[in-house]
Parts: sequence; structure tokens; C-alpha cells
Amino acid sequence: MIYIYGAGGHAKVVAEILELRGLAIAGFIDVNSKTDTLLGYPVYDESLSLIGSSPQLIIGVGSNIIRKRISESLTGTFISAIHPSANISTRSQIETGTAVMPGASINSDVIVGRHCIINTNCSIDHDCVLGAYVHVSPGVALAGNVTVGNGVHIGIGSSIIQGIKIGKWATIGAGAVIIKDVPDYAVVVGNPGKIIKYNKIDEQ
Ligand SMILES: CC(=O)SCCNC(=O)CCNC(=O)[C@H](O)C(C)(C)COP(=O)(O)OP(=O)(O)OC[C@H]1O[C@@H](n2cnc3c(N)ncnc32)[C@H](O)[C@@H]1OP(=O)(O)O
Repeated sequence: MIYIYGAGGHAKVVAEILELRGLAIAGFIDVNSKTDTLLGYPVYDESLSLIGSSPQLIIGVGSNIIRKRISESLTGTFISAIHPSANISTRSQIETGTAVMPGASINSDVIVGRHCIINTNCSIDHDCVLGAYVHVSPGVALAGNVTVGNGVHIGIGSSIIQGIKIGKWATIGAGAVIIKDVPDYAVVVGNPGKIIKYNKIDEQ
């Protein structure tokens, strides 16, 4: 039985992937939840230590920094959730805790780190390397050999040309076109992408 940490919209999508995979869901865990059930499963507000000593779980929270903090505070066996319609090269590698949404394509020799979100209908082309806690939003296109640091959010519908390096905890705005490397923590918007500010992230 698998617990999904979080009980918002992203958690619902993760739950439906697990259902399609035939995996049994024990319920959701969310200390801030306003409901007792979600999608017909119980929502618990107690800590995992009360539920079991070594549960299977996946973090269904959209915020990259919150996924990082939760993953570091929990003990258990993290699993991945890969939608059956995702096209994933057998030569690519997806680390534990990562969710891959419907229609996502991941081509040859890609590495995707732990606790990432590879969202609906995005494409990640050959030889890309993504760190941990990355969110690739719906409809994003990463060309070949793109490197993405830990905690990066790549906004919906954006495009990154081949060989680009995106620094850790950077944000790429919705619809941006990235043709130059992006420094750590930078927030980049537009076509061509320009830095508008820097994220202030406490990584601890
Ligand atoms: C299934 C799902 O829902 S997955 C979630 C998908 N969601 C996304 O991809 C969201 C991506 N987020 C964005 O694009 C955001 O607008 C961000 C993160 C880039 C910026 O957000 P904020 O920090 O709140 O910045 P804010 O809204 O104050 O905008 C700052 C300036 O940048 C401009 N700007 C913001 N986003 C963009 C964008 N995507 N493209 C062009 N310009 C933009 C604003 O117009 C504003 O300009 P101004 O100062 O001239 O008025």
C-alpha cells in the first residue's frame, strides 16, 4: 500500500497514475487538508511515524522546495509514478520519487533525478541531465544535452535549445525561449529569455 504525501491537485494526478499502474493506494497525508477523503481515499493528518515504520510513499506536492524538505524529513521507501502513456527510452534513467505525467517523452540517455515532476506532454530529448526536485511543466520542450540543476522550475510551454545549462533553483517563466545558459537562482522570462530577478531559496 502506498501513501501519497500531499492532497492537492498534483497529488490527485499522481494517484490516478498509481491506479492505472494497478498499485494500491493507502491514502493521502496532508497536515493542512480541509477534507477527510480525496478521490475516495482517506486523507490523514497524522505523521507517517504513526502509520507505519517503513511505508511506501510518493510526494505529491508541486512546490520543488517543499518536496525537498518533505523527502529529507521522511523515512520510508519512495516510489516513482510513471504514466503508461509516457514514452521513455529504455536507455534513460528515472530516479526514485519522480512522477512522469501522461504523454511525456524522454529520449535516449537522459537522467532524471529524484523527486522530480515531468509534467503532461513535455519532451526531454537525448542526453539531458536533470537534478533532483526539478519540475518540467506541461508542454515544455528540452532539446538535446540540456543540463538542469536541482530545484529548477521550467514554466509551462517554454523551450530550451540544445546544450543549455540551467543553474540550480532557477525559474523559467511560462512560454520562455532559453538560448543562453541560466545562472543559479535566476528567474528568466520572455523570448529570448531575460533575467528579471533571483529566487531567494533557503535550501535547508
Ligand atoms: C499542471 C500545472 O499547473 S503545472 C504549473 C505550471 N505553471 C507555470 O509554469 C507558471 C510559471 N510561472 C511564471 O511564468 C511566473 O509568471 C514567473 C514565475 C516567471 C514570475 O512570477 P512572479 O515572481 O510572481 O512575477 P510577476 O508576476 O510579479 O512578474 C514580474 C514581471 O515579469 C513579467 N512576467 C511574468 N511572467 C512572465 C512570463 N512567463 N513571460 C513574460 N513576462 C512575464 C510580468 O509581466 C512582470 O512584468 P512587469 O514588471 O513589467 O510588470
